[in-house]
Amino acid sequence: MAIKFGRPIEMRDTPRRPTALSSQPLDLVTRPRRNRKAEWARRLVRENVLTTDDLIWPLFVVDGHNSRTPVASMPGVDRITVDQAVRDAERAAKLNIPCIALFPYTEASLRDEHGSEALNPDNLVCQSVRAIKKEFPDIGILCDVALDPFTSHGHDGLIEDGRILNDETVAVLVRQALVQAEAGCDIIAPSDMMDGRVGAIRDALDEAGFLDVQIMAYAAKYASAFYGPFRDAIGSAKTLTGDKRTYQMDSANSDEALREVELDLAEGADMVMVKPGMPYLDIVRRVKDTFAVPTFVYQVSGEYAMIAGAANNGWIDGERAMMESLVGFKRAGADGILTYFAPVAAEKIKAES
Ligand SMILES: NCC(=O)CCC(=O)O
Ligand SMILES: [Mg+2]
Repeated sequence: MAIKFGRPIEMRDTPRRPTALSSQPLDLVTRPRRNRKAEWARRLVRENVLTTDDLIWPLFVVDGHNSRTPVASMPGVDRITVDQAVRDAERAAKLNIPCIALFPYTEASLRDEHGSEALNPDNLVCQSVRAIKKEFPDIGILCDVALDPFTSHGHDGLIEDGRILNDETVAVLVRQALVQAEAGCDIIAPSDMMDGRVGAIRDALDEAGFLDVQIMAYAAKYASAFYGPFRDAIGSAKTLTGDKRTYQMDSANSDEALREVELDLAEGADMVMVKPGMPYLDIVRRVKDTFAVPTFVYQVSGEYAMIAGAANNGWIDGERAMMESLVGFKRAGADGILTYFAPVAAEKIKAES
């Protein structure tokens, strides 16, 4: 009996069961569909799995008490007061989400040219960190370092004659990072894209004794149209003058992302991030393959809005699109995802496990 690829030829030549649409079977040795024939078989060969451990949930905090105000351009996302942020932290803890991220909506009267409110040890972010840590000390808290929620012009740095100043901005960011670490923040996440800020912040944290405070660098942050709804959420959409292209990256570049990541790691970043997510999956993959360090991706507000908005219109299945987008980040090499879908995705994961 002749053997071809481990199978007796004769067996392949035996007559098949006739069907309505019967035809000669193709002489295929490999049929990839076999491994997809049933849910148990698909589960068995699945390469990437999203778990709640992969999620960081960003929250928008606003002054006031016991209130939640919907963000119009982000269906399902609210601006919440500090007491409600504590409730969401509880929800995160119950869902086994390891970490939340805090973003403030700063009252217009508190915004100024220098973003001074960023340095107020009692600002909304610091208040939230303290309130959450008091009730839920075991949840991780990530705080952005950048001036855009606090400046009257909506930029991440200080401006002089229309130019964003690098080194002067870094000096302020260092103070902002210290104020947040003092409040109890676990991960400092510089999102400003100034040069040299990671090293300066690391030095200052170490000197102040915050040796265990981690740095997650927004290392490859692109100048993107997908940040629009976030700017609504923190109230900087109307105030932003010009664009951020002198500090955020050009979306046409890829090698440059590797140089940015390399610098931030050399300066002491513990984790790096690529942002936005879906249009930059190639960058996530290159960063992960090149550096093999904890690599995060931010599924930003515009990506969220596209999926949530289309789903609300009945144009796509929102739940499936959400899960497909999230596992796509894992497939690209991400170790974790900052996503506004975090609680809903975690609920789904929990229900299915
Ligand atoms: N520094 C944090 C962001 O800029 C978030 C952007 C977004 O979600 O669109
Ligand atoms: Mg950089």
